[in-house]
Amino acid sequence: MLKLASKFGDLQEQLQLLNKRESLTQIDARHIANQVFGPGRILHPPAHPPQHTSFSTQQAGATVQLLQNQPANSAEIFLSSLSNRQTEDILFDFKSKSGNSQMIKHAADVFEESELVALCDDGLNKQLQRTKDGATEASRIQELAALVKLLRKCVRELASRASHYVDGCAKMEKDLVKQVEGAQLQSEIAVKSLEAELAGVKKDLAQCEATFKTEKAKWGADLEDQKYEMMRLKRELDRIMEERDRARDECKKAEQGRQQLEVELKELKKHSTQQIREVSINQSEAVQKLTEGAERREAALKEERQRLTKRLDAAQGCVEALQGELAMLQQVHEKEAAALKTKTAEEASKSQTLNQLQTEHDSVKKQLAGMTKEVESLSLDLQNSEHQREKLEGLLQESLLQSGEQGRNLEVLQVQRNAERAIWAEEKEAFVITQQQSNLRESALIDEKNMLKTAVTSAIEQKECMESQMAALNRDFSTLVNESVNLRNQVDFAAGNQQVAEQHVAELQLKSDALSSQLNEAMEELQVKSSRLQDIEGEFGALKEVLGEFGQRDVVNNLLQKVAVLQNALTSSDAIRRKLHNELVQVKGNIRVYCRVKPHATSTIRCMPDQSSLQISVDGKDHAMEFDRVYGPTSTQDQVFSGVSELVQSALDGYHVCLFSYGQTGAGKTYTMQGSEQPSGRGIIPRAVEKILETVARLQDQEWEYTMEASCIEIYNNQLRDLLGGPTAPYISDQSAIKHDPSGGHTTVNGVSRVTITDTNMAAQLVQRAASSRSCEATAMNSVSSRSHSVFMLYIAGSHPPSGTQLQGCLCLVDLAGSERLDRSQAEGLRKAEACAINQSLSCIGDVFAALASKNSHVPYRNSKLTYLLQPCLGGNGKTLMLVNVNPEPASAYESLCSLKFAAKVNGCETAAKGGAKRNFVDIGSSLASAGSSSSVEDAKRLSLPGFPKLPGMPEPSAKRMSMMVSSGGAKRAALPGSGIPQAGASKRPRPS
Ligand SMILES: Nc1ncnc2c1ncn2[C@@H]1O[C@H](COP(=O)(O)OP(=O)(O)OP(=O)(O)O)[C@@H](O)[C@H]1O
Repeated sequence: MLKLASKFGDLQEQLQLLNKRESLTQIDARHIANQVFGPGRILHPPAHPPQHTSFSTQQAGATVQLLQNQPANSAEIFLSSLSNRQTEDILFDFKSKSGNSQMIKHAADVFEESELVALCDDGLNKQLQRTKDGATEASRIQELAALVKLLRKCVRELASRASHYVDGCAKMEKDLVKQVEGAQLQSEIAVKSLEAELAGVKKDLAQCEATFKTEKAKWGADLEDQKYEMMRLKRELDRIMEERDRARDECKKAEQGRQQLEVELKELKKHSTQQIREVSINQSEAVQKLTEGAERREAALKEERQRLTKRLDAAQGCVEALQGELAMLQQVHEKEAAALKTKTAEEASKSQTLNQLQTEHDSVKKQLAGMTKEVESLSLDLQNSEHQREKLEGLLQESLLQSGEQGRNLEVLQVQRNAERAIWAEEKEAFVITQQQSNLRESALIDEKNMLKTAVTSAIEQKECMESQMAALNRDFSTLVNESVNLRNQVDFAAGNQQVAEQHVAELQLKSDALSSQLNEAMEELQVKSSRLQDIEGEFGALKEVLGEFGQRDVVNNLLQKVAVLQNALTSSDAIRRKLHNELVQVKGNIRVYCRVKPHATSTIRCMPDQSSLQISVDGKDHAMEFDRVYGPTSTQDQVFSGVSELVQSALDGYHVCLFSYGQTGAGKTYTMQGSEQPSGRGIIPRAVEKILETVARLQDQEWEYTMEASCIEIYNNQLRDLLGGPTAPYISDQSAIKHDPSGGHTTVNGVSRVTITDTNMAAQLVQRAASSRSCEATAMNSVSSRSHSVFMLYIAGSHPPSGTQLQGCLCLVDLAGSERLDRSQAEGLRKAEACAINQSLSCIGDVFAALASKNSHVPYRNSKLTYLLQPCLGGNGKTLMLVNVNPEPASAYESLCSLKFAAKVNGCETAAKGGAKRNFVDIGSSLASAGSSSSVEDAKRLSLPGFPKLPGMPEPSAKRMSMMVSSGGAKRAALPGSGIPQAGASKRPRPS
């Protein structure tokens, strides 16, 4: 470009030089003539001379002619005014000057001589003054005659020099022309190379743009997916965070509960320990007390016993002493009885005493028996002594009987004994009382002991109860501890999850950043290219200005036109592509069949790598099928749409385009047409509307104006309903509500609203609204089975004011309800009626295709509202694409085979018609036949439309080829009558010379 710029600089200089010379020639010639003969007396050149190079010659000639035609008096005045002037100074020899520039300079010197003019004026004024002063006519006439003579001489001289000058000018002009031609050639070469460069740059730019767009779309889709993924992860993260928070709250609560329980447990433990301690203290105290009391009592009892035993021993000792005494007394009594025997008389008196003693003895005996009885309770040992005592008593009685004296002693002894007995009795009574007391105390102690035992038992029971409570509390505590551990684990797990999610988010962020940076780089690259383009355009603008300054308007115009043409070529590449697609469609036929296989784990369908054939196995038998295109289970919504997008866009060229999805229920028709909410899952309808709006925006640059209106119609049980009319929209059963335009315009339905679409958001909302109003029910085959056909109609009206062209296209996107076998769908009641209506209307489509395939004169469009509504697309001049959806699951193999057979029949008919006179089995044969006449003219006209410009510089054969291709017939574009489409080659656009 720098080289080019320098070349243009040189060119500019050369042109400036040329221009200067030329303009000097023109200006000076005019100027001199004006100076000499006054303004307005010379012929002015036309404002825009058709041949600028001839101007100076003409002008010079005119000047000379004028000079020669001047009246004599003026010439003489002029000559007289030159009287003091060297004529030779004024007139000069052109030939003596070398080079054009010198010649021009001298010419300028001559013609710019102000003194000459001043002298002329002066001479004339003088003559005038002299006339006023009253000079005689004769002298004045003489002077004037001389003046005229001189002037004529001067004029002749001037004329001859002017002719020299003109010759010189002509020569110079020739040189100039040659130079200009050389410069033009150079400039043309330079411009051509510039053009080539520009074309290269623009091609690069277009490629870059295309790459950028696809990349952008891809990145956009990726970005959308990633955004969606990010959003999902964020939601997941939020959910996990919520769960974590909840878990934390629960953990906190549990922790609080645990702490509370711990506190309670501690208190309980403390309390119970205190109670146990108290109880055990009380118990031990009580036991100790009891033990002490018992011990004390035992000791007291022991003491008492010892004391009693001592007393008993003492009593026994006394009894023994008494027994010893008794024995001694018995011995004495024996001695005295022996003495008594001897003293028998004396003993009679004494026998009374003995009786008394005996009575006393009996009473003592009785006392003794009582005492013995009393002693018996104290000790068994006393029994022996009792026996001895009895013996002693027997002995005593004998001794009492034997000895009276001893009776007195006995009485004393008896008194002593009685006293002792009284003491004994007292002691016995005291003992009995003590024993009773001790018994009472013992029983009291036993009671107390029993009481204490009961208290201890209850304390033990209480202790056990507390221990069991404590064990339960311990169990609760360990459960809580386990729960808290679990919760902690959950929290740790959630934290781990959060970390993973955060890592994932960070990775996604990184990816998104990388994508953003790539996008930015691409944007920068685009900006660089754009600025480069702007620079080039600026250079062109500068060149245009420069060339405009130089008066090279033709060149500039030419260049501008070339630039405009290049721009048009750039912007119309899409149109050409579409046009080629149309031609391809025409070559292949106007009905295309694509097949899409739904993903399934076990598949009966095998898609071939050629992307146009498949094999389905039913009951162990393989069936091979072929279609225009086969989309396998892994195909994306984007791929499917890119396969149909060209067809969709041809609605903008004024075609009736119909795209319908056909297939068994649950095979993926709605998914293909409508899609899911995810950006990458959007189906054909939203993408088609978006694509059309994008293209319309681009075509605005080419001064195309489009308006778009949309209708959404549901066909339920062979009744029409406006899906945009809200839930209360009535069902239309009257078929005459459908109105076809006989001139090939839009088909309308009375009672169905048409909404103007201006942007993609609005279109998306509309599509969404229509989708949500559609009748869907769950069946055994599909949880969201469409129970009706839905037809999305986009009415497109385009106009191109510069050419006066008007177009009417229509895009029908049909999501058919699915065919279903009643035994499989298990439809009952209303569902059954719906299924019957669906199958009925589908069989009507089959009938229409069958009639079209066999070229019947009557095609039963009117048999169903669906076929009647789609009539312009199916059988007329429209383009139709049938997308057959199949479910590869083994259970649906038979239904899939039926769908595929039907589609293959349609496809087969179409293929059979290729390339021959029977090319299209659809009722466009007449239009095809007449394509050579009307259609070719019309299509040839399309070549002149801005969308399909005949490119300047385009070699003729290619233009011809385009013309031929278009005129080969096919679907007709609906151009309104009287639209004034210009004839080929008669475009209103300015054509380059
Ligand atoms: N290519 C596919 N990829 C992923 N899922 C799919 C595909 N095709 C269909 N599906 C899923 O299969 C289910 C049924 O699809 P869809 O509702 O589109 O079937 P249909 O042919 O319209 O059925 P009907 O005629 O009963 O309305 C849907 O959940 C859909 O998301």
